Amino acid sequence: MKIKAQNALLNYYPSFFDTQVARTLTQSLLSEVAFSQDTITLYGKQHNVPRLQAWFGSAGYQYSGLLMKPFSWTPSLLAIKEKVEHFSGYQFNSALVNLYRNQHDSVSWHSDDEPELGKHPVIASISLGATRTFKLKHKESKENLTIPLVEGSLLMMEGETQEYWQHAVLKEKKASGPRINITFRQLHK
Ligand SMILES: O=C(O)CCC(=O)C(=O)O
Ligand SMILES: [Fe+2]
Repeated sequence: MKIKAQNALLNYYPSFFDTQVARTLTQSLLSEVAFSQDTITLYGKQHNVPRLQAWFGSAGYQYSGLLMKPFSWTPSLLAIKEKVEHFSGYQFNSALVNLYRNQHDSVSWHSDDEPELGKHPVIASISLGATRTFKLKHKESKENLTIPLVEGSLLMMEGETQEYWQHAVLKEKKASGPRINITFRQLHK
C-alpha cells in the first residue's frame, strides 16, 4: 500500500485494526486519556488550539511556543504502540494524541520537523473514529495528495517526507463525529 510521490515515503494500511477493535480502542482512549484544550501564543495573543491534545513519552515536547508535559502511557496506548512497533520494525518513545471533536476541529499546514525528531523522522499515524481527510502538499512543486484516513488505519511517513512536504487535516463542512489520531514518534534527546 505504498503511496507514490516525489521526495516522500508513505505507506498506508487502511485496516491495520478491524472495525470492532478500532471501536473498542476509541472508547478506551476516550476514558483513559486526559485531553486538554491547549493555547498557543502568536504575536502576544492567545489562541485555543482547534482540537484537544495529550502528549505521551518520557520527555516534554515543544512546538509553537507551547511546552507539553508528558503523561505516562495508558494500557490502550501501550498496546497500540506495541502492535505498531511489531508491524513496522521501528521503536517509538513518544506520541501525540489529538482529539478532533467534530468537523470544526483541525490541524493546519505543518511538517513534523522538530529537531528532536532527527533528519528523517519515522512517524506512525493511527486513526480512530470518524474518517477525516489528510492532505499533503509538496513545499516546492505544490503537488497535492489527499488521503481519507479511515477508522483503524495506519499511515507511515518516513524518509524525506517531512523535509519536502507539509500536511494538514482541515475543517470540513460535512458533519463529522469525533476522531482520535495518534502519531507515534522517536525523540532523540
Ligand atoms: O490527525 C492527523 O491525521 C494528523 C495529526 C498531525 O499532523 C500531527 O499531530 O502532527
Ligand atoms: Fe503532523
